[in-house]
Amino acid sequence: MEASFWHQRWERNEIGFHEASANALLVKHLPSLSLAPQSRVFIPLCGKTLDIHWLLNQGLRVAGAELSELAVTQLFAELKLTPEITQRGQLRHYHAKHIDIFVGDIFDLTADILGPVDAIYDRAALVALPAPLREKYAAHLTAISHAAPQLLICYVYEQSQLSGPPFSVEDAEVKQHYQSQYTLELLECPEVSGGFKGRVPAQEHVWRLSRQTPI
Ligand SMILES: C[S@@+](CC[C@H](N)C(=O)[O-])C[C@H]1O[C@@H](n2cnc3c(N)ncnc32)[C@H](O)[C@@H]1O
Repeated sequence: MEASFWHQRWERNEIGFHEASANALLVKHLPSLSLAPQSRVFIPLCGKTLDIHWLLNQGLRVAGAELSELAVTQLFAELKLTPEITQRGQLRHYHAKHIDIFVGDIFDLTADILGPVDAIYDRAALVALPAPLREKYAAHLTAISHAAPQLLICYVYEQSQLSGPPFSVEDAEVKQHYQSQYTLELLECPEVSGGFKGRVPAQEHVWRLSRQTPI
């Protein structure tokens, strides 16, 4: 997907991926990461998700990466926060108490600029990327977060029935991207109610990725 694809989606407000409340699977499964209060959760490709509001309300800190400055402007307005904005390399850093959003291409985000993170929450991020980019994304995410534990939500459906995004990311592919760095557990696979476009059956696959314990 070219950057222009996503910029156009935000400019036209074609943001069907944006949910009207915090994601139910996040709310259900975040406790399984056993995060301490004030832990910092990184949300790659964050849009203006209400999951950010929910995480802040849990007493957690949030870092995010998002291509669209329009999305990030809307996010801060909806949070009723006034950000300090600075340039960090290729990225613009929006900062307010307990929140840092890096605006630009996630591949320009470095571990140094991101800072330490305690966990990653990936919803509609890995699945937003076409296959050739997903391997690069997974390796980059692992590198800049130093393999922070991760809650990952994928869609699985018959890819020949629909063109993404969101793309179908099968279990074997998740293992291929992450099993060298993480212990993977598939927590649950609920059906997407009504399927995609009302006709293509789909499931969400919820993964917990934990740091591998040394043998
Ligand atoms: C499907 S949306 C998901 C947004 C959010 N995770 C949610 O659940 O609402 C994918 C988002 O990734 C952003 N995006 C796409 N490619 C990106 C990139 N290379 N770097 C940073 N953000 C990107 C898009 O602008 C879009 O807001």
